Amino acid sequence: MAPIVEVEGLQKTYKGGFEALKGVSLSIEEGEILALLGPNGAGKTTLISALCGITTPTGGAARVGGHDIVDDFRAARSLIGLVPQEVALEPFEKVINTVRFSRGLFGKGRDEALIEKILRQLSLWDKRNARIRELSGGMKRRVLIAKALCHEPQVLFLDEPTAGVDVELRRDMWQVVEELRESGVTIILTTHYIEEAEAIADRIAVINHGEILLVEEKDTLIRRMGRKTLRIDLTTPVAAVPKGLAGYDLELAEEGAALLYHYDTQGEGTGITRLLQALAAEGLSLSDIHTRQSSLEEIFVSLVQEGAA
Ligand SMILES: Nc1ncnc2c1ncn2[C@@H]1O[C@H](COP(=O)(O)OP(=O)(O)OP(=O)(O)O)[C@@H](O)[C@H]1O
Repeated sequence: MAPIVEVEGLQKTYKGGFEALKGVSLSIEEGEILALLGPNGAGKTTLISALCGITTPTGGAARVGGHDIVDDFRAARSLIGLVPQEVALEPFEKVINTVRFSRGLFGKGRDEALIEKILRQLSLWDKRNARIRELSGGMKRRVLIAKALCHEPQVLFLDEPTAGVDVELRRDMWQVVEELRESGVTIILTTHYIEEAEAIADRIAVINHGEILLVEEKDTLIRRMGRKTLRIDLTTPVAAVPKGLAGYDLELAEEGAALLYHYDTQGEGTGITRLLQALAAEGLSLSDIHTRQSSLEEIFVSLVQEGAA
């Protein structure tokens, strides 16, 4: 099956010469949730804006549902829902009218049953007659999602959906995103919260300085990073890793006062019990042990730093 979003060598050079996208290529499969991670200024919003026709790319091409985003803009755009980063809603308008109006903007006829379904899905039905200004920040974000969904898009872009919202609401939003995916919508979200990507994405793309550094299945990435380090503090420092421990992936640290043991959390058994027995057999005594997990956050930071080097 062809990907629903295909991006090939997409470039955006702003007036003044700044290259915000330097040939981005990416394929997004129907029904997946892709998280686009990147530091401030990486090009996330520019990429989304180009795909949604808000900004015109200066090179490369992209298609949504097979429609070119420039030559066949209307057809491509009709398949897309966009939830922008900033809440821009008419404060005195009623929730339901705001959503109806958005549908009208896409030239779609009235469909009250659909609007009711969307408002119910987003737990906004009870608030349908409330004015926007009476809503909490989290509800306003839900209204933005309702607006983005009301013309029945197949692809939904969420630009920082949970920026500045509290933990509880963030979890609610994740639930909403999962439900949308279950209803068949493909979702691309940008986020600064690595745990958000960890919680809901199927695949993770990392972008920095206008270039995609990595696109990988989340589970593979986490497995790849699922390494832990056990630090063993020795009572008496050693000059080298004792020969009897050569079979273990050990590293000398703290000038011989500690040993670092790297192991895979996803593997069968960690080997720690055997290692501790081997240490005792070598006559080494321990003053302390600690473990440290490498996280998605660390991989992300190191990728971004490598890119900057
Ligand atoms: N209209 C513009 N004219 C010139 N430069 C721009 C314009 N819009 C964005 N840029 C620059 O392009 C780069 C990418 O910006 P973009 O908004 O895509 O980043 P982002 O990854 O979404 O960042 P953030 O996480 O801060 O939202 C930034 O350096 C930004 O200053």
